[in-house]
Amino acid sequence: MKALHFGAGNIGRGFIGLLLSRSGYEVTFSDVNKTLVDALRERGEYTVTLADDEQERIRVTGVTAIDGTDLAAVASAVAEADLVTTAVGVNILKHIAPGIARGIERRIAASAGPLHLIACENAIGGSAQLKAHVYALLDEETRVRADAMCAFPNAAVDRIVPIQHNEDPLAVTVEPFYEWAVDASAMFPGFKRVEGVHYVDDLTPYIERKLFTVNTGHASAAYLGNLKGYETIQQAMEDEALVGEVRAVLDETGAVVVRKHGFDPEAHGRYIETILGRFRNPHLTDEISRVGRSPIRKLSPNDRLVSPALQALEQGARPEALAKVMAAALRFDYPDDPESAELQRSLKEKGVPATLTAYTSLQPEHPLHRLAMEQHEALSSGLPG
Ligand SMILES: NC(=O)c1ccc[n+]([C@@H]2O[C@H](COP(=O)([O-])OP(=O)(O)OC[C@H]3O[C@@H](n4cnc5c(N)ncnc54)[C@H](O)[C@@H]3O)[C@@H](O)[C@H]2O)c1
Ligand SMILES: O=P(O)(O)OC[C@@H](O)[C@@H](O)[C@H](O)[C@H](O)CO
Repeated sequence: MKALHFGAGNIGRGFIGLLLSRSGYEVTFSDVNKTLVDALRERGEYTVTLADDEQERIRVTGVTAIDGTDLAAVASAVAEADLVTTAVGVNILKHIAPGIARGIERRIAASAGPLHLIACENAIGGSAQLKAHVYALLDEETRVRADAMCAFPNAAVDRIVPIQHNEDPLAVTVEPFYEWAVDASAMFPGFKRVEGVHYVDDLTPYIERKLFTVNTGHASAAYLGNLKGYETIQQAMEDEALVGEVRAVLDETGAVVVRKHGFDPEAHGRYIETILGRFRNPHLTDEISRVGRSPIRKLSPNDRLVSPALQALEQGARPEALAKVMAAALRFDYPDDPESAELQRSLKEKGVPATLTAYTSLQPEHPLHRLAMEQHEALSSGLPG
């Protein structure tokens, strides 16, 4: 069985590639980073190290790579694959769509077998977004035929993999914890299971619990930690006052997911504590610049801050802790991060209220816009939020 995985980066090598290879797939990575592609082709293997006391090293073998800028090579890999996965970043999905579309056309011409395409990105409906980008490049007849051959099940992936600073460009250190949930209701019958994947009939509770706990908590530690001048999540998590603020955020999102999806409140409380423990992992150094990256994406209406805050408001709560993190996100000033640079430019040119509206889609009279503005003013005046 052949798997084509887009993105030989941290989560691609440290999680998805590892699990696919362990399940017996021959894994081909597609990436635009020449160093990674050349090293994977040359060596055909790499090492994953687990970040705990034992530091177990796992060899991932039987892998190769193709140049993601070579459209013909990508199309031909898609045409031959049994499974396609991605971990490129949700905003990059549109850039990999042309190769996938050409590959699907070739599969249709060759009457190939069924294909699952699973986007492993931090987003609600990541695979559905990939499908929309791909289908926009197909004609109507091909779309109808693709419906019978291609499925795009949504997924939730969880494993913390920081930016790597190893001499070996392929070596990757990951936390031991992992969770990969896939929407089985969108898959063709008789699909080959990937060992370690949790197949579920309704993905929404899983993706919302993950995104609104792990990623909301992570973003909170990053944006609040950035305000206090910390450089890593581990440093921020040593600050008990800051941890208290992160907990307050997770109490707000916890109330939303417990009420909406019926999770047991005590079990959810334990889930939160496990996650805070994962953020503290002393065997990892996870930079705030990575965890806070792409603040415009993180402030967008369907992402980890605004979506749970809107749902909290609908449930009658006042999500002040989330609003403070939204305000703190506006202070994430990392010129090397294109979204941070754009956000800072907008703040200078349009001011805070209009910038908040532009990136959150919240009108100034919206209660969440008001809450975030109150928190922003409190931050600016140095008062506690
Ligand atoms: N790192 C984590 O802890 C983690 C955990 C869960 C989910 N995720 C999600 O996984 C995705 C990837 O994150 P990451 O941390 O591995 O990032 P990363 O930057 O380490 O990896 C992304 C890879 O995609 C490659 N890429 C960019 N454009 C491409 C293209 N057109 N074709 C093929 N490859 C391309 C990049 O060169 C890079 O190697 C993101 O959506 C992220 O939210 C990350
Ligand atoms: O990848 P992002 O930018 O959506 O979010 C940054 C981190 O919160 C994220 O990568 C986590 O480490 C990961 O989602 C853990 O499963």
